[in-house]
Amino acid sequence: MSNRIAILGSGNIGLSLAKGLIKAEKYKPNEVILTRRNVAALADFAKTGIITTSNNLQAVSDADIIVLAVLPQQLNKLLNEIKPAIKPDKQLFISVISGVNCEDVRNQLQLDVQVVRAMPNTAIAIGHSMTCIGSDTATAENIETAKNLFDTVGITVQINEELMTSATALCACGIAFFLRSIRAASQGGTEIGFHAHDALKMAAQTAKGAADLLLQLASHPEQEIDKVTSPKGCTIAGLNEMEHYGFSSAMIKGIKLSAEKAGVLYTKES
Ligand SMILES: NC(=O)C1=CN([C@@H]2O[C@H](COP(=O)(O)OP(=O)(O)OC[C@H]3O[C@@H](n4cnc5c(N)ncnc54)[C@H](O)[C@@H]3O)[C@@H](O)[C@H]2O)C=CC1
Ligand SMILES: O=C(O)[C@@H]1CCC=N1
Repeated sequence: MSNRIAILGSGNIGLSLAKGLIKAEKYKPNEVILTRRNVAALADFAKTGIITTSNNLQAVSDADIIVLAVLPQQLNKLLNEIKPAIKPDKQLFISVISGVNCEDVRNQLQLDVQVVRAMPNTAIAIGHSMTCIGSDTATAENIETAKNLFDTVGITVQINEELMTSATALCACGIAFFLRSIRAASQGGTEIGFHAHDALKMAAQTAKGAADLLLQLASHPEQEIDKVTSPKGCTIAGLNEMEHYGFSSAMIKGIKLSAEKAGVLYTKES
């Protein structure tokens, strides 16, 4: 058995995954195969020793783990293309594609392949992803293999496959929501006197501190907020003003809409 991983569809998340796996030394560069239709766009990765190609069929032949990382609407064409190279008993498919069930992959291929879904976010490039793992019929060993892989590039949690669209909204889209919050905080910071680059750094480090308080102390946001809000103070004044404008409500509604949308991204007939 080879020790090679093929990432089919090397765009934003595929390349972030490749960077993270190399950084974590999970794979050597020559054990990673990246495919993309426009292979010239992968020239910088090829220079590092990673195998880059537009030949999906060859990539599948040469790998034991195959990551599906194209857009939902590009999946069926890709699966039809790679089907002749698949060895169902010897390979594990990991799909990071939103809105596509393991069963959808097997149905399109008409093969009983082992499929595990993983929902990472772009922080995977620096080893800080929150990745949700789920499957229906994959063996415990294959789920563990997928989990071990993503454990090297962040934190993983195993969930029921039915919750994958919710995980997409909260964690994969979520990184954009938190980035926008940090951007908004920095814009406020600039309005009250800081140069933009200083305001952004200050806002980002403050957000990191808030997240670390919760993760390291296993504490609840309101418990930490209570420590900041002095009676008649400026924190509660700002916080309540934000809530009057719908801060929490906007985040909740956005996450709900993203989850709904994540569930309808894939058309089986496409
Ligand atoms: N961007 C993100 O933060 C996350 C994305 N996802 C999922 O990952 C998938 C990819 O998303 P992105 O990377 O953002 O999209 P993207 O559009 O940046 O990447 C897709 C890549 O696949 C390539 N491609 C398309 N058809 C191909 C084929 N037949 N052979 C080889 N390459 C092909 C495209 O040229 C493109 O480079 C989507 O299904 C998305 O739902 C999941 C978690 C996070
Ligand atoms: O926006 C999207 O559809 C993809 C899925 C999760 C993150 N990006």
